[in-house]
Amino acid sequence: MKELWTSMASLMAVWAFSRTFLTTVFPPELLFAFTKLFQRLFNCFSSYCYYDITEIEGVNTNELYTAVQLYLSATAASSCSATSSNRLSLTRGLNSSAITFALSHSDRLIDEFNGVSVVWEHIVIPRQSQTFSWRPLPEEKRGFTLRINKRDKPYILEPYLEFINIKANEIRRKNEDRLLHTNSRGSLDSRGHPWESVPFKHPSTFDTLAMDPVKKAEIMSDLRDFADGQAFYTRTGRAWKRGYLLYGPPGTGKSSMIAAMANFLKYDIYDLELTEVQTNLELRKLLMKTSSKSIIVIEDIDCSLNLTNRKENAGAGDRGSFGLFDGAPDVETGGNNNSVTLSGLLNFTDGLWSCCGSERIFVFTTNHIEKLDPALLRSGRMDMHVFMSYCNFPSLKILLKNYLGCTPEDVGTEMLRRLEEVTCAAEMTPADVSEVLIKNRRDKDKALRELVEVLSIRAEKNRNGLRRIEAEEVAEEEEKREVESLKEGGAAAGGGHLAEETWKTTRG
Ligand SMILES: Nc1ncnc2c1ncn2[C@@H]1O[C@H](COP(=O)(O)OP(=O)(O)OP(=O)(O)O)[C@@H](O)[C@H]1O
Ligand SMILES: [Mg+2]
Repeated sequence: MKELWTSMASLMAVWAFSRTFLTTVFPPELLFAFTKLFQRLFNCFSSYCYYDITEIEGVNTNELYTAVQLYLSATAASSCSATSSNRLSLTRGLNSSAITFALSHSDRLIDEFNGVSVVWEHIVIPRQSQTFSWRPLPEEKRGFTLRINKRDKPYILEPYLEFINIKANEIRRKNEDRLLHTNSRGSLDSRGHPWESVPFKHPSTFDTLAMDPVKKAEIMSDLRDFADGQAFYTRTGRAWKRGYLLYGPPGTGKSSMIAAMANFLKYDIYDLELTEVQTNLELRKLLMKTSSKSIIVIEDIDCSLNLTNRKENAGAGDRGSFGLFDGAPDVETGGNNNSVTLSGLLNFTDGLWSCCGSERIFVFTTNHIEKLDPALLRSGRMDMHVFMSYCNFPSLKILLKNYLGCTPEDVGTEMLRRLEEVTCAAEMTPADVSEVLIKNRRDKDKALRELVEVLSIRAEKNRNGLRRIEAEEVAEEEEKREVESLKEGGAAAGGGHLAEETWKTTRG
């Protein structure tokens, strides 16, 4: 034993000496070239292929890396013995409800696919300090290396990666961990991502959403078609994205509808705060960092964007028409780049950049559709315009069911008739109706009585308001008529005077 240790020590000493000798005698470039050559020689004789999957690819997060991470996490969890060490790191991310098993640095995992063994290795290396970078990058470079036997590669690589993607999507859906991302000015997280994320756990669903059932079914079927439409979008040469414009008075459920959409499709939400974005270029970077299967939301678009920018920036020619050259003056030609313009935004929703990423839904909301630039409303720009209206009778029945657990039978025919009479005329938002119901939810009868009362008062007020407006209009009309007739009388008198004058002149 003692001899063994002595020879080990001698070997280490020789190794240390040779290293020092080599680094002193040969310049580092030569050593690097030598190492590369050695690697190539090794690769020629090796019977394996190696594939690197890095976390960040160019400017984008590599979605394959995330997929592999999820897949290996599940594999590592199910068979700890497949890993090179008995130690796995367990994490539960801030935004996740699931425990993740992760390989630590240089850990290996043996996986099997279609009877073929492959080896995964997780590589983490410190990033060299950069002199300049247009965006801060994580301090460490992370990546997976996949080792496959050369003879297995032709028939295993593609199906294996496809299988990993499918599995990762399944795991994602199972965890149902969806995120709500938001941006704030100039803030980047430790990994250089411009979005801050929190778990998205909004309880709104299409079941709880009070709106016309026919319209609701139409929207749900549209969303379903979109999510299942990959083949359709590819076949028709369209970018796989869809735009919805939700408009209506405050409290009619626009934000609730967005949450319901996300819960229905199990998509993440990117809540884009446009007022925090300073330039079109920044906007482009933010949108490039959104993942697929997500809803990109811009609330109150009329307040977020200076819509006059477009007209000011449009300049000559057809730039204002948002064709192929949308946004071109802002970035490509180095034109006005100091603000976010509608043109810059639309370039992502339906311009050239719309194909960047896939399976994305854009939702814009506004309380004042009349304030929006007609270019935004033009057909084909936003695929669906959804008017979120005041509470009508079908919506009211949904709210009664949600808040009081009452079916129409429970409410009774007489009460239903009274509610139906006043609901539309009251022009109350679902938010206002909900307030009355929440307050009295413990006493259904009281809730219904108060609801009828409130609705009736509002309906009466509206009718009075309407009567007053009508009366004002009638008075205005009468006043106009009087002025007209006075003018006519004056003109007739003036005309007579003129005729008299003319006659006098002629005679004179
Ligand atoms: N159609 C609806 N169905 C169910 N609940 C609704 C509906 N509309 C409003 N509510 C209730 O009212 C509250 C406010 O609704 P929400 O924030 O979705 O309105 P909004 O249209 O987005 O308003 P704003 O224009 O002010 O943003 C929600 O918490 C929700 O409970
Ligand atoms: Mg809202």
